[in-house]
Amino acid sequence: MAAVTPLLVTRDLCRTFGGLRAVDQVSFSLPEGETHAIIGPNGAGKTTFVSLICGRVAPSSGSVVFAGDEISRMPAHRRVRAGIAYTFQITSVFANLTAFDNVALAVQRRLIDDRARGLSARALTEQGMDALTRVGLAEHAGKVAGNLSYGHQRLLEVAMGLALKPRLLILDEPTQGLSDGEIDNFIALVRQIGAEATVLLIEHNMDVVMALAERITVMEQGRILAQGTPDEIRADNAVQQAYLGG
Ligand SMILES: Nc1ncnc2c1ncn2[C@@H]1O[C@H](COP(=O)(O)OP(=O)(O)OP(=O)(O)O)[C@@H](O)[C@H]1O
Repeated sequence: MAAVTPLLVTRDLCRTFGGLRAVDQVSFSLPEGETHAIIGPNGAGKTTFVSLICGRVAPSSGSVVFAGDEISRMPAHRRVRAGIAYTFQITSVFANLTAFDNVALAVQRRLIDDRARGLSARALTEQGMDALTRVGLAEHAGKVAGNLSYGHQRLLEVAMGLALKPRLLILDEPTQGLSDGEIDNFIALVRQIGAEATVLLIEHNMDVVMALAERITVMEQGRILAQGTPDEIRADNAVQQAYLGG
């Protein structure tokens, strides 16, 4: 049987800031369809690592290969077009636009790229509302995004990511600021997304990690400390000591 090509591969990926090695020789492989969590203490390099994947930060050395293509030097907007969508710790919604207009912009971005399908107002409305419904924000469609709660703004960002219909969705601490009830809904949502897309999730809430991740990577000081299934990570002594508090 032919080996399946991973959707994403990084080889010896490095990023330094001054003398600090934020990401240090990280070689990582993500099979298509997997929901994968990255955990690790504050400052471990998790955000920098996913920023290198989506093109917000340029590598000092090493490579990123997505769907078989070398993308290390590709600008971020072209990576979005290639199928990488992401939401980050700092919300990037347009505060003065309504929730609907925010997702409509994301849909538009994709449909403009997809020239064969053209852009119809109906498609825009349907797909925008579909993304809002999936994250549970349909009833807030007409509200100005800046007036939504912080947690709802995070969900709106996820809706914007979904509207891009990505192959790889990167979520950086998506449950920060969500209530317990919203976290439960979020877990259900990511399960649904995970049926269609590959998901890379940075998350501090271990209940969320254990509920969602098929595999986990633990980072510490810019490096991969351990990798495995949730059970393997729970049982790993080095991880216990470094991160899970013994
Ligand atoms: N633009 C930057 N300039 C200088 N140093 C940076 C920059 N971005 C990140 N760093 C440093 O790189 C290291 C890794 O940061 P990073 O944000 O990737 O960690 P993290 O694991 O995502 O942490 P957290 O869980 O707190 O978000 C930290 O020491 C951070 O201060």
